[in-house]
Amino acid sequence: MYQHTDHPVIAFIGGGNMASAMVNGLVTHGYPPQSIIVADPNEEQRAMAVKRFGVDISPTTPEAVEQAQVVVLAVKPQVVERVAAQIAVMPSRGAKLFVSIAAGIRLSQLEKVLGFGTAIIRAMPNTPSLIGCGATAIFSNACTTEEQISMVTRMMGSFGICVTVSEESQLDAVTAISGSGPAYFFLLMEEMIRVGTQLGLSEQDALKLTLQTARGAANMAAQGEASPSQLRARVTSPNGTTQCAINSMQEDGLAMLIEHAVQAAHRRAVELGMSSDPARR
Ligand SMILES: NC(=O)C1=CN([C@@H]2O[C@H](COP(=O)(O)OP(=O)(O)OC[C@H]3O[C@@H](n4cnc5c(N)ncnc54)[C@H](OP(=O)(O)O)[C@@H]3O)[C@@H](O)[C@H]2O)C=CC1
Ligand SMILES: O=C(O)[C@@H]1CCC=N1
Repeated sequence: MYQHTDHPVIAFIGGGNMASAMVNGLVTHGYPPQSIIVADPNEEQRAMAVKRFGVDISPTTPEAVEQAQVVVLAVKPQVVERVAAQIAVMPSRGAKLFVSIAAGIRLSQLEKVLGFGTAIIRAMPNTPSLIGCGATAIFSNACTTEEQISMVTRMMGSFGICVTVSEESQLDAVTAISGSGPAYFFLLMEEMIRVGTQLGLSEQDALKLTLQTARGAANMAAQGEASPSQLRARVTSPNGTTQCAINSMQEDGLAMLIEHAVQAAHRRAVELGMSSDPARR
């Protein structure tokens, strides 16, 4: 739950997948929808924000920013500097706190556009925020006050966990682990369902059994009574079925596969922060 009586007006610039997850997380966990504005050029996205969350909407960025104390930049990394430039010319922008969730885009790049002296927090959330199971990491610039950091920590913490990393570069690792991470687990589920049906299960049963297994494994690991590796050992009977599967995964190079995948995401986060990235030109 969002534990505070103070509800600053938050403008989400960009009302896509991640903003929707955060807005739903906030509203479900006690943030008043009337203190949230979503600005998106896409009429469908705006209509959905009203229908699903009951929040205010705005077709234009300046209109939304004008009314807000906190501005969440929730557009693609490729357009975030353009959006920031639109805000930079607004006389009222100095008093506001900016939160950027754009993967890879550095504080220095945002400061250059919004103005040195602007309070900016970079946050890397993930989509399970939608159901109160989000994992967010933040890092703030020197102009941000302790009060602003604790307010954003409370907001992000209302729909999951929120940690503060000690160096900005760690946000690229966070992006590769928890920002992109839900997709890795979804892919694993997709493959287990596919093979389950190949082995003769109905698609419905394969889906149900896979999802409940994922939930059970995640919940057991989250309890923290034993490490993931200890929990795995408890499933793995000597010379049994699990051992055969684990051996097969190890022989096929699962560890390397994961390492390469996470490193690829990390590399892409670093690239997104480079102005030479072709997608940003
Ligand atoms: N999705 C995820 O799991 C996560 C995403 N992020 C970050 O969140 C940001 C948004 O990602 P995501 O939600 O997936 O992307 P989406 O494409 O779903 O959402 C972005 C939204 O912004 C809109 N938009 C484009 N230009 C503007 C503009 N000038 N002003 C206002 N809105 C605009 C887009 O409209 P249109 O489609 O019409 O262009 C779209 O609706 C990215 O920077 C990403 O790195 C961070 C963590 C996790
Ligand atoms: O795929 C992406 O670039 C974004 C950032 C983390 C999750 N989604």
